[in-house]
Amino acid sequence: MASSLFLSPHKSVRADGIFERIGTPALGGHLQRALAQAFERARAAGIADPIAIGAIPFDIAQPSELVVPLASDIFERAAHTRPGPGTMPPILSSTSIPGEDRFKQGVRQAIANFGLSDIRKAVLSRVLEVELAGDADAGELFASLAAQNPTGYQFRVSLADGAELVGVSPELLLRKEGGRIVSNPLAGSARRQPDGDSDAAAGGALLQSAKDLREHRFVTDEIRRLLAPLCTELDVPEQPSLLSTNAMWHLSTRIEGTLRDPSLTALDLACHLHPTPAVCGYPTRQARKLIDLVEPFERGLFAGIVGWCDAHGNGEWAVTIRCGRVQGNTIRLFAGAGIVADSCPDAEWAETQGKLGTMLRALGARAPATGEPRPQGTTAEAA
Ligand SMILES: C=C(O[C@H]1C=CC=C(C(=O)O)[C@@H]1O)C(=O)O
Repeated sequence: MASSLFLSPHKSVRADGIFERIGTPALGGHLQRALAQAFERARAAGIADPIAIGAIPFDIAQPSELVVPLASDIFERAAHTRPGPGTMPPILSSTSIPGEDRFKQGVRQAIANFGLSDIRKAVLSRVLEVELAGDADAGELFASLAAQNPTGYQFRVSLADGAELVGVSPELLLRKEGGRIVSNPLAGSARRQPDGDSDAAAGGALLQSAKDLREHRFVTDEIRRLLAPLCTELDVPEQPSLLSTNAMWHLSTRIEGTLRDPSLTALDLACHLHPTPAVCGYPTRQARKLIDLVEPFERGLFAGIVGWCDAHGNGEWAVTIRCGRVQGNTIRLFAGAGIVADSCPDAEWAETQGKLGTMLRALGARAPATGEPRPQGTTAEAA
């Protein structure tokens, strides 16, 4: 029986079986209509309180990957019984698309574009295609990730083509419960360090970094601009705070508000915000064009949104980062970095290396300081 999981510090959801798959793209509000009709059919079929769970791609013109499950359970994450993490098959090879030189060239290209256009920030990403010696077990990978990253938003979503999306996102795009909303954007990053003092210093330096504060500000300003007209009150702290994952420090701002119209759904609001400058750039439309020009691959579900919602409009959607698409013996990992005028190509490459560390560690590899993981196999670089 196909199952999906979304674990959160707020409410966690387990879904079993598929009543209906919904592939309607989110563009233009069609998804919300398709979902409302699917909830009706589910109720008519005897599912008392239907939910939808799954992922929506970065490009909302592409098909969504949501399901209305046959059964679902909402529970406290602390009550989740985790199977102990097992061992993953060894890594045979990993290939970065684009490779290091081409990625850095893309960063330079983006910076050159800033001088010729209105674009002030663009998030450039890359794929790491990992080949394992045997088929990957998404359940085992999820268990390792959850054990190594007890905080954040852990997800495992079964996809229409049989692949699974597995990851642990530190970033909340939007939660809605009743008339209250919370968003917790992240932007601006530094790698965690192995010893306590240098780790604290790395976090402290991030909090003072003018380049990272600027990179962060694009995101909070845009979220404020989009949410303020919809809220009777919206609290956006002036200064970001620090949030840590097992691999990274991030600048983080927790935004809370009360909706003017509580009938707006979590999905309406998440689609209204997506893609934020944390995964796309600023201004959104122009940054999107630059990404299409520079990135040599389709993002697919990466940098989209992942989560769940119920038929009352409540729900929680995280940003789909620190994740991989698992199919057979290959896992496609993704990582991006926000580029602004004073970004340094070497540092942005290193940042994507650090972010990939979360998934690589769960796969049993060690992510070295700046190079690709070289655990048991070979590493290739796509041009
Ligand atoms: C795009 C990613 O991270 C985003 C979230 C946190 C910090 C980010 C940054 O500093 O660039 C990115 O905006 C990713 O992890 O692939």
